Amino acid sequence: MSKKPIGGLIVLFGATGDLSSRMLLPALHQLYQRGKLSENFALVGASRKEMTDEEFQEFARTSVENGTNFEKFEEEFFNHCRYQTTDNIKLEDLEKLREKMELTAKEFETPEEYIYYYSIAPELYDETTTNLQKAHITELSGNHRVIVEKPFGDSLETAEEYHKLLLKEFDQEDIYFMDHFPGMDFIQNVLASRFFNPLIEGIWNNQFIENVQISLPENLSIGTRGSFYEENGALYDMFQNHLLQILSIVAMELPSELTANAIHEEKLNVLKNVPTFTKEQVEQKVVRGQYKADSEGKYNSYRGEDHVDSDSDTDTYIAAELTVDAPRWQGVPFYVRTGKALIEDYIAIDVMLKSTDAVTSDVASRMSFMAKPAYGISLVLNQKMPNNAYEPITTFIGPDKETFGEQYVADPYENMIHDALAGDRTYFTTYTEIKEQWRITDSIAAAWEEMDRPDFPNYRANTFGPIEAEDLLTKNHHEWVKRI
Ligand SMILES: NC(=O)C1=CN([C@@H]2O[C@H](COP(=O)(O)OP(=O)(O)OC[C@H]3O[C@@H](n4cnc5c(N)ncnc54)[C@H](OP(=O)(O)O)[C@@H]3O)[C@@H](O)[C@H]2O)C=CC1
Ligand SMILES: O=C1O[C@H](COP(=O)(O)O)[C@@H](O)[C@H](O)[C@H]1O
Repeated sequence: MSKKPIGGLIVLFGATGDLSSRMLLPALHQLYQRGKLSENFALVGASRKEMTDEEFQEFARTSVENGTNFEKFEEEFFNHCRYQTTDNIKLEDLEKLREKMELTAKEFETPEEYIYYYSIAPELYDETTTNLQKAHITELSGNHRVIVEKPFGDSLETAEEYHKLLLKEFDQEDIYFMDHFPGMDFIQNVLASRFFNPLIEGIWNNQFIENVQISLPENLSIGTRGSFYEENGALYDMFQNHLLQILSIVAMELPSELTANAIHEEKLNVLKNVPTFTKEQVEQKVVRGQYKADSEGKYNSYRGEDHVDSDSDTDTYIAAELTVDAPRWQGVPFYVRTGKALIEDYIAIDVMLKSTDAVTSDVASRMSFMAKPAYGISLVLNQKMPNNAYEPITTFIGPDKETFGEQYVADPYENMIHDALAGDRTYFTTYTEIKEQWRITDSIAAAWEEMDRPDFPNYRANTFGPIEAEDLLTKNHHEWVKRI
């Protein structure tokens, strides 16, 4: 979808926080620099920290410089940034915020499109929303949309509570549930490639596919996010949202048209067809892990990180085998995995193709969709070794550097923020999807509650993760793709 220059006023709650500084401000700067935000765009940052507009602009400059895709500053962007010191629980602060918004909107002649980006802890949603209403901010003439981050709640029950709170002030269609992974081009490429190539759509089923692997291994450790991570672990931070969203896109039936409603409907069908786990299934099909220090002194142990309990049971790794109860996927396991402080660092969907008895190659054919380290599709195919009998030689094709080498691949937050301003919900998660994601996730969490205390830490940092994650596949005669 081409992204036209667009205007509007974004109020960034939590402007001084980690997400804002690492992701959101750099993404907004890139959008402006690439001409995707018009001169009628403005940003008002809001947090408790005392700052002037100029100090916030300096903060934004540092964030942009350290962010993804940075090459050079677009100074004009910073002129469109304003700041209002705001404690969201104080009504008088929100009243001052309203004045700032009105002044800013007037100065930049922004269209009547307001986005409230809640880059704040969910515990603040209630008072923030109530005070937006009490300060008459949401009464300003125009469209008012709110973006909320993942994980939305920490169970189906809390998600329902937060959802009800938001619905007091925002219409359902004005609540944008952010999960930045569907905003990544490589995932949208799965859908597009099936549409563009009957060959790919032709093999997208259990007749040709042996298993699917969705892998998001990360080198990064927990760093400064100890307190957030202690509450969430890999299950809530990555599985509940990113991994299940990717699964829903990979496994969906191809909709008749690529519209938001049609895509959402098919994604929801997939999630509904992922069974709730029983405790026995969790024992057999879900592996959790926590890292310990590596031998080179590059990584601390998780339990030794700041704001982490020295006896913590929090999972920093999860791998699971899921199934999708649909005729297309009968007998096809979907393996998902993610973890911190691992030796690998990439984002990939590996579609492992079936082999025939005649094939003697040890390497299975596969089609991979990647975002990191390179963008594009790659193929592993077995060909005939020249001058030889029918002996296979394994060849690796792609990703296509000629096509994509110079291509700018936007950060997903760029795509998603632009879409929200444009009122395009296609790649945002719907609340019905979130509910299914919690149903699946809650069943794992409930089983973990009942199971014996995990034997943590159970993997060394800078390795592939817990050995049990290997066993998860070998019992089915499969193995994880390894890229190093
Ligand atoms: N960080 C990340 O990579 C990701 C984060 N998220 C989600 O994004 C949200 C924000 O996360 P993150 O940026 O990491 O959190 P941080 O703790 O880094 O930032 C929280 C922000 O909220 C502000 N804040 C706290 N209390 C108040 C208050 N009473 N009134 C107004 N502002 C307040 C803080 O600023 P101040 O102290 O100045 O008020 C700060 O700007 C969370 O929901 C998280 O789950 C989702 C995906 C990734
Ligand atoms: O939402 C999150 O995602 C990041 C991984 O996303 P990426 O775009 O940086 O690859 C993860 O590191 C973080 O823990 C999680 O909160």
